[in-house]
Amino acid sequence: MKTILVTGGAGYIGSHACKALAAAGFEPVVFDDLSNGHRDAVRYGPLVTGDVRDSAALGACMQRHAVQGVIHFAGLIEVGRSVQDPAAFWDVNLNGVASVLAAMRAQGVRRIVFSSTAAVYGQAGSGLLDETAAACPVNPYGDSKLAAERLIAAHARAHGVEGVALRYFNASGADPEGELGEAHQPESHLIPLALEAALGFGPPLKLFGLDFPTPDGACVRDFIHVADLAQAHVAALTVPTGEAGFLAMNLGLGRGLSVLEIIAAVERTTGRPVPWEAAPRRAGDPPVLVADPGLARRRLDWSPTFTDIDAIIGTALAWRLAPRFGPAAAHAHVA
Ligand SMILES: NC(=O)c1ccc[n+]([C@@H]2O[C@H](COP(=O)([O-])OP(=O)(O)OC[C@H]3O[C@@H](n4cnc5c(N)ncnc54)[C@H](O)[C@@H]3O)[C@@H](O)[C@H]2O)c1
Ligand SMILES: O=c1ccn([C@@H]2O[C@H](COP(=O)(O)OP(=O)(O)O[C@H]3O[C@H](CO)[C@@H](O)[C@H](O)[C@H]3O)[C@@H](O)[C@H]2O)c(=O)[nH]1
Repeated sequence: MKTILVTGGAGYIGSHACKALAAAGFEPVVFDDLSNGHRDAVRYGPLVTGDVRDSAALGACMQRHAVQGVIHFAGLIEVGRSVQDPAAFWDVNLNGVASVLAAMRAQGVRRIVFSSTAAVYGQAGSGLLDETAAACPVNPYGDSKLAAERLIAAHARAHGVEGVALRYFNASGADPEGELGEAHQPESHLIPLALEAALGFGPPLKLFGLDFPTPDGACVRDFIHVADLAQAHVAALTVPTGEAGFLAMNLGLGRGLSVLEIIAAVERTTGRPVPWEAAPRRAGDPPVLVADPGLARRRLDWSPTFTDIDAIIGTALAWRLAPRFGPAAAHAHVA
């Protein structure tokens, strides 16, 4: 069995990746400071608590568990918050990667799969974005992720690291078997907040901007199921990285849905209206981000199994209504 260090493995996407790794015969060792993760989401291997900026602790963990590869999820994730507090994002997202790379070098670990993002593209255009599109982030979150990608690519050239950057578009849904799901604290993401509003557990959804240059005026995103993202990470551990030693690939469905279309899908899925109110644009939001996922499909032999937004939201709804959320959730009646 190959042991893989999964930084941020107590978080939303990382925990789903650990499940996929375990199913594929790997042992995932989670390294997480639990700042935004959950101890009970670490179910498929050991948990080591620590900060990814602590390279010595990472190195000791790699040595103790005979780690053979790294998947680096740990980081700060909210686009809006990055505009308010850019230094924190540069610190955790860039210094975190530098620390992981230093520990890998010290321990002779070659492969790193990195959580990158559609936010590296910024306002590259309104068509499908492939990896040749200009990387011009429009928020500090995207800046920090692009810089981290470049540092990995430089390590590949200088030190023979093999780096794979997976540029996720919008992660969504929950484990179809109901073991894991999205539980950010506080939650800032569209689908969980729209579900909260529809179920009467949260306030009306604030819709950030109806004056974008899109067909209905709302932002357009590409929502990809978290279990499909997880599966791509397993393939990325062994994909050839070529002469450059570095490969960046989009993970999305290749279909854009506007915030208003997501609200309509949540209404269909729950059978309830989503109370919402118009709010000003959120700083740092590009109008349209939709993937051309062709490269990942070819190189990773990967294809998403969830292609229907109602089915994706259905898994998030099932997770939200599970008894772990308390009696209100268990007794909520949905269509
Ligand atoms: N959610 C999305 O739609 C999305 C899209 C594109 C990229 N990403 C990237 O994917 C990764 C995972 O995102 P997520 O949605 O699962 O987020 P998450 O917040 O659920 O998971 C991140 C995990 O990292 C941990 N962490 C944060 N700072 C740390 C530190 N300094 N040391 C150790 N652990 C630390 C947190 O405790 C958490 O468990 C992030 O790097 C994010 O930028 C997410
Ligand atoms: O209460 C809300 C929350 C979100 N939105 C809008 O919904 C869209 C999606 O927002 P959100 O769910 O917060 O995701 P993003 O800001 O697109 O960012 C996610 O997706 C990016 C990739 O596209 C990742 O890099 C980030 O880590 C991840 O948080 C945006 O237009 C938001 O303005 C609202 O209108 N109201």
